[in-house]
Order: sequence, then C-alpha cells, then structure tokens
Amino acid sequence: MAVSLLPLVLSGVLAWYVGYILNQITNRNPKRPPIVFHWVPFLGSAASYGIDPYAFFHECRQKYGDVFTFVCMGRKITAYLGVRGNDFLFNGKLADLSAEEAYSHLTTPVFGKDVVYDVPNHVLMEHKKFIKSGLGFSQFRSYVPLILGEMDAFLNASPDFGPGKEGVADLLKSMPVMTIYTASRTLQGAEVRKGFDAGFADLYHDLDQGFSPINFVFPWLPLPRNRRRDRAHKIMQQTYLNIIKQRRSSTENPGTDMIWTLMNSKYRDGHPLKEHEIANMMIALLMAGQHTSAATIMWALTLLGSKPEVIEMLYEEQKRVLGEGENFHVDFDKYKDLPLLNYVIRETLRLHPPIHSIMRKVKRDLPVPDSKVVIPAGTHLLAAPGYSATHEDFFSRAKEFCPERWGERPDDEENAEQIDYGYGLVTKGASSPYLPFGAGRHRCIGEQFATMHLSTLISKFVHDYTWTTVLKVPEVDYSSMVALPLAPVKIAWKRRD
Ligand code: HEM
Repeated sequence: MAVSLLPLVLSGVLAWYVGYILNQITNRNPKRPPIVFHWVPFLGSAASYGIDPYAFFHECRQKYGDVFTFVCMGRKITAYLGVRGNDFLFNGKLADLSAEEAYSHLTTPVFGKDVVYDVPNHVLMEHKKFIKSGLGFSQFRSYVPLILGEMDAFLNASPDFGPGKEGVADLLKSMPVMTIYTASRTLQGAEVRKGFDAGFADLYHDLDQGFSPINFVFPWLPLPRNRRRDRAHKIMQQTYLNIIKQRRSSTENPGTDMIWTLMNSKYRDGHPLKEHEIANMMIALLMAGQHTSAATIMWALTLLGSKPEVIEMLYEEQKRVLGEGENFHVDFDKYKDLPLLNYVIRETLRLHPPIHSIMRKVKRDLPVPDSKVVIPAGTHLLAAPGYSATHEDFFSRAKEFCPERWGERPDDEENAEQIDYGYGLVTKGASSPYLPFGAGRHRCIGEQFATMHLSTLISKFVHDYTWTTVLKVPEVDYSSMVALPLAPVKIAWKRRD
C-alpha cells in the first residue's frame, strides 16, 4: 500500500514544485514588490544573502529596482535600498514597523527579560535615556586614561605585540580581547573587568554564540550551544546582581559608572529600575558595544596599514595637538581638534559598518511612496545604509579608503531635522547615505562612547607603532552578525623609537 502511494506523493510534490517555480515567473502582482527568483523553497536566497549581502543587493537592484522581496529561511524580507529606503525604515511610524518583533526572539535569550526588545517601545526609550545619562563627557574624560592603562598592560603581555621592537600581530585574535578589556573597564566598572581575568571570557563567548545567524530563525532549538547560552546568561546576570547588592550595602560614595547611573535612575512615575533590569541592561551594553567596536578597530588598523602615509599624517596631527615625547598627553577634550583621526573613523565605518542589515517587522500594509507597491503586513522590512554608503551615486571612488574625503564633504547631520523620541534629540537622518549608527527612535546611543573608545585606541597605536597590512586588506566575513574582516587579518608592526 505504502509503496503504491509513493509515485502519487512524488508526482504531487513535483506538481507543487513546478507550480511554485512558475508562480515566481508568471504571477507578478504589480501591487507587491517583485520576488527575487529562487529555486529552493524555504531556503530561498539565504545562501547568496548570507555569503555577501551587498553583492546580493546589488544584483537584485539591477534586476528589480530599489524595492524587492526575497525569501530567506522561510521568511519574506522586503529590502528597500538607497537613501529613500533608509528613511522609510528608520523614520517609519511605531504603528507600522516594529523592531521588537524583528529582533526579540534573537536578543531576549542573550540579554534577558524586561530590557531592549523585550519591553514595549516607550520603556526602551526610557531605558535609552537612563543609559545616555551615563555616557557623558565627564565620564569619557575619566575613561581615556583607563583605556590607555588597559592597553599598555594588554599590549606588553600580548604574544602578538609584546615588549619587542617589531613583530606580526593577528588582529582577529588580539583585538576582540583588547576591546573587551578596555570597554568593560570603562563602561562596566572595575569588578566586571576583573571578571574577565577569571572566567568571564568563556561565559561571554557562550552568550555570544546566541547571536549565531541560525538563531535568527530557530532561537529555541535545544542545541548544546543554546543551553550554554542560557547557562552563561544566568551566571552573568547573577554576577551583576551581586555587584549591585554589594554596592547597595556598602558605604562607598556612588560613582559615575554605568551600574551606579542605572542604580540611581528612576522611571517617569518615580519607581527605580529593578535589579534584574539593571543586570540585563549591562549585559546588553556589553554585547552591543563589543562586536561593533572590535570589528571597527580591526578594520581601521588594516585599512591604515594599507596606507602607511595616513598613519604618518595622523602622527603629525597628534604631535601638533597632543604634544611630543615627555609632553605627549592624550586628552579627551582635544579629540575635537584631531580632524584626521575623526575622518579615519568615519571612513572606516563608511566602508565597513558593522551592521549590514537593519530589520523591522511590518505591522500593517505599507504603501511605498510614489509607486503602486504595497508591502504587506507580516513581512520583514530591511534597510542597508552600508549599501548607500559604498555606492558611487553618493561617494566618488566609493570602494576606496580615503579619509580626507570627509574634510571636503558638507556635514549631512549639521542642518538635518532633529526629533526627540524620549532619550534626547537625534537627527532624523532622512537625507544621509551614511548612517552607520542608524537613525530615528532606534538610533545608537553608544556613538559617542564608541568614537571616544576608537579615538583612544587608534591614537595609542599611532603613537607607539608604525605598521603595514600583511598581504592585503582582508575580504569581509559576513557569517556572524557583524561584518568582520576575513582571516588572515595581520599587520607587521615596528615600535617607534
Ligand atoms: C562602532 C560602534 C557601533 C556601531 C556602528 C553601532 C551601530 C548601531 C546601529 C546601526 C543601531 C541601530 C539598530 C537599528 O536601528 O535596528 C544601534 C543601536 C544601538 N546601539 Fe549601537 N553601535 C555601536 C556601538 C554601540 C555601543 C558602544 C553601545 C553601548 C554603549 C551601543 C548601544 C546601542 C543601543 C542601546 C542601541 C539602541 C537599540 C534600539 O533602540 O533599538 N552601540 N547601534
């Protein structure tokens, strides 16, 4: 009986499959975005998108225009490219677009309950206001010497650098560690930094595995990796809870680090943050800042190593502003007088923004302006500001590393419209092709911290070393959630006399 049914089932499946393919070719509904042709149902364009999203976007744009839908692991994702797409997503209405519904299944197991995308948007806006109040210039002034101290200790002990006169450093190994030491010492406080010398790194790694791309689709799978993620979350949360308890019971004067800031923050209705909210926010901040900054410092060093003359120009700028020899002093208040350093960071983020795809879930049918097309509710909407930032339409010699271009460009943000979503004024960013920190209500609140952090890291490298990139500037590895350089990522360095 089972044997005789088999041909019937197979021919049914075949007929369905032929229908599926024909439907893509013939059934073009002008009121819907065109669907990117794909042979394999469910998987859809996952492989092309996953291997190189920008190349995939470029190919699709040539065939279908700025708005198209692709299938990826069972989801329908509508990409809207270009400046108009960036504006459409970042400045979309809360009733139309949801970040929570796009990200929460991935982020909540890692960050924990009641923070970020596990709360209604108005609560996230209040949380962002609390965090922002802990990221002020007075904190940054005190962070710069802490970062320099951590760097000295790390670089001298590192097998990639060490006390010698020259060597070859594997940035992919050393920079994530240096970034987490410096970010945790400043943002998270001395206790958490000490934790990284005593087992925290493994926990961090386990938690981080929760961000594997597969978890975008199947975050609940009972994989050993997901069990390790959940265990790591519990232990890290408990560590923060212990720090908070210990601080509450001590007579120590409240300091200004982020834990203290959150411990002293109150919601609009007057009630304080719960301890687990503080703990989970600290985990979220650690994760949000670590990958993005680690990726950016690796890119900055390899790009600079491919143009050593820019390193020398940075050195000259630094000598003029920060002093020389005995008089050399890195000072946060002088960063604004180091334009080339700032251009190098901007140019690095233009070429390699860590986050290549920004997503929202569409909550009700959304007409695309100036067209008949409507993006249906239930779809995921995607914008890729990194695509416009590396396109010749907006930047000449768009694929080249040219920090000096920023000295010649008007600042898009200077005259841009501003709006307050509850955590301070932010630019709407409607007209800029360059938005590595996003825009609108979900805009990054870590930009100034990241700029201070990166400025300090690069300044120290420029002061202590000259270097060249070994072989060539690496290709991009899109297999994790942020766009990392693909191994090998090595520089040959020499210590300055
Ligand atoms: C080079 C460094 C960084 C880059 C390129 C970056 C990029 C971004 C982008 C593109 C977004 C918007 C995401 C969206 O709209 O879906 C974002 C949001 C955010 N980032 Fe960053 N980030 C960086 C560093 C940091 C740091 C250091 C922190 C923490 C101190 C941080 C905390 C956040 C937070 C809390 C949000 C808000 C999420 C939301 O409202 O939905 N980021 N970041």
